[in-house]
Order: sequence, then C-alpha cells, then structure tokens
Amino acid sequence: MIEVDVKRVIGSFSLDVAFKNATGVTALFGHSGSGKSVTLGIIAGLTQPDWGHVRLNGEAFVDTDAGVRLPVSRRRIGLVFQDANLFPHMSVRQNLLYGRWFAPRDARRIDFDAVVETLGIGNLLSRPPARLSGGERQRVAIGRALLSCPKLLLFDEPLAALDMQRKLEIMPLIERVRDEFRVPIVYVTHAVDEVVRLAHCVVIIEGGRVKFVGEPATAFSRLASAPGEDRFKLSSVLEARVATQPPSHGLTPLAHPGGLIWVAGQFGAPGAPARVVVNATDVILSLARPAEISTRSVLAGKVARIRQSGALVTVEIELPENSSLLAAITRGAMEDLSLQTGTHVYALFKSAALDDTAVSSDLIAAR
Ligand SMILES: Nc1ncnc2c1ncn2[C@@H]1O[C@H](COP(=O)(O)OP(=O)(O)OP(=O)(O)O)[C@@H](O)[C@H]1O
Repeated sequence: MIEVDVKRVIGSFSLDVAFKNATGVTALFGHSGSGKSVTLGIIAGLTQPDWGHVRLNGEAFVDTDAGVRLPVSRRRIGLVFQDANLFPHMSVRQNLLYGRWFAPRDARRIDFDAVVETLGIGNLLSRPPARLSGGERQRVAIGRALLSCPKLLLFDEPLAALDMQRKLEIMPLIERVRDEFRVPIVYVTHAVDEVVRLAHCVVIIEGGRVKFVGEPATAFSRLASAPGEDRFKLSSVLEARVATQPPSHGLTPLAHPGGLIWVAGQFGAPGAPARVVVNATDVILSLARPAEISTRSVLAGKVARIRQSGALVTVEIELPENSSLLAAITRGAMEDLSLQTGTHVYALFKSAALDDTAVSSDLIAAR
C-alpha cells in the first residue's frame, strides 16, 4: 500500500495531493506542469514536502508531524527516467551490476538472470550504452532499477522519448516486470494508452490538485471526469472479452455488452478480458443500425449527456452494463441527427483505429 498526503509550495505553484493504492501500478496522470514530477520527487525524497506524509506498507518515508525524513538512500527506491541515464563508460552488464550493488545482501531476492531474461537484454550485456538504441537503453535502465531490489519503482515518463514501435516493444516488458517481480510501481505519464495498459489505479492531477483516484476504465469513460477539454485527448475505455467467433482477416472480435468490437491483431483465447481505448474523434454516430458500410464495430446505446464547446460537441453515450463511450462530433451533425438526452444511437468506429496500442488483453487477467 502506498499512501501519499502532501503539500508543497514552489514559487507560485502549490501542490496539495492525497491518494492511496494497494496493488500494482499507480499512474500519476495529468497535463504538463500539473505537478506529477514534484509528487514523484517527494515520494523519492529528492524534494521535501512542507507538510504531510508518504508511507509504503506502513513505513513512513517522510512524515512532517512525526519528524520522520528518510534519506533517499534508505527508501530503497528504483528510479527510471525518460532519459535512461546509463553510465557511458560501463558495459550493460556493469550498469546492471551497479544497480545490484545497492541492494542489501539479505534483500537480493531479484535474480540477475531472471531480469536479463524478462527484459530480453542477454545479447546486449557486453555493449556500451552508446551502442544501444533508445528502447534498449530504456530496458537496461529498467533492469538496473529492478536489480537494486527496490521496495518501490518510480517511473517518470519512461516511454516519452521513444517512437510508437519502441513503445510497443517495451510496454509488455513493463507488464512482465509488474506481474513477475511484484514490486509496486508509481508511473508518471500523460499518455492514456500507457495508463490503461499498465495501471491498476490512476491519480489524475490538475493544477497541483487531485481530480480523480480510481480505476482507469472509470477515469476515462465519463464526460464529467474526462481530463481536460482537448477533444483530441478525449477517449473512453471499454471493458470487453475476446469473443468466441474466430478471428477473421487478422481482426479479433471482442464481445462488449453493446455489440462486437473488431480490433487488429490477436488478443488471447476466447473469454480473455480486454480493455480497448477508443478516441472520441474516431467515433461516428448513426440513428439507424448501419448496413453496407466498411466499419464493423457497431455498439448500440443512448445519449446520456451532451457538452457543447463552439462548433464542436462531445456526446456521452450510455452503453449496457454501466459502460459509456465519448464521441466528438460537430454541432451541425448533432443538429442533423436531432440528438438529445435519451436518443437511441449506434456508435461506429474503424478497426484500423484500434490495434495493439489501444488494446490491453492481459492486465485484467493478471489481477
Ligand atoms: N524547482 C522548481 N522551481 C520552481 N518551480 C518549479 C520547480 N519544480 C517544479 N516547478 C513548477 O511546479 C509545477 C509542477 O511541475 P512538475 O514538474 O511537477 O509538472 P509535471 O506535471 O511533471 O509536468 P511535465 O509533464 O511537463 O513533466 C510547474 O509549474 C513547474 O514550473
């Protein structure tokens, strides 16, 4: 269990955040300048709070009321930043062993070979960091942090500097680290796909304040709590299961209570749970069930809420079993369809918009 309840004023910025989470990955999510890194710095001990406490499984890292302030070195934290920060004069093996050196002898429960195998870096051990790609450097940085046998791993936008292909290679590795080594992780990001794929709990921070603490699916599926107004960042998370009918043309059908969602790629055996992120701008609305159309994914629901902002409108569609979907459309389209609260609609989206960047099949299974 990680418990954070801290206040800190830096110049004109004031941070006042509180959250708790008992399992797995806690994502700190928010716009640039919202206070994610300051919060992470307080957890790590790089910054002191003016007031408050940070506890991990009951042990206080800092508690201003009790006068406790553990130095960074005694917190036993593994840090991974956007820039891997490997030692350039050391080989990959030496960088990894450097991490191990920090683990007290009796706490060395994480095995070198297991880490190398999990992260797929066995063939890189003799290379210097200069001869690694950005993704490989980041894998080594994660390995080095893990080998210090930390009580807590802190990731500060570890994938932000990587292109989508590298990101897709590393996300499953972070999932393996999460599931195989079972070290709690606090993960700072402003990418919805990373939160949905990796996190059990998301803390949405805006202007130094916590706006939401809870499951990613709840965080991103309601208009009322959607982070920010930027329609390009609005998205919904749908919980589904791999359907029983076989994949077709490389597309896998996922059964959602509102209908079938077809996604590009293979996502586990029938019945396996899957989460899908759907961008609001990828959703099309229709009053009738469409026929003779290239889009295969069609979900039936009804309009729960409409929010207008200039020429654009965000529509929250209520789907069966308490799930919902956001659609960003123009005001003209809303008027043409005479949409209002309660209108029955069909929501369509292209399978091409949903591939393995948008789907996480093993997160729920692993819980
Ligand atoms: N040492 C500092 N001195 C002055 N202001 C600071 C300092 N560190 C952070 N801030 C301010 O605190 C606020 C929060 O910064 P923080 O780095 O936590 O944001 P963030 O959410 O991590 O943003 P990003 O996603 O861009 O990294 C910002 O307004 C920033 O300018």
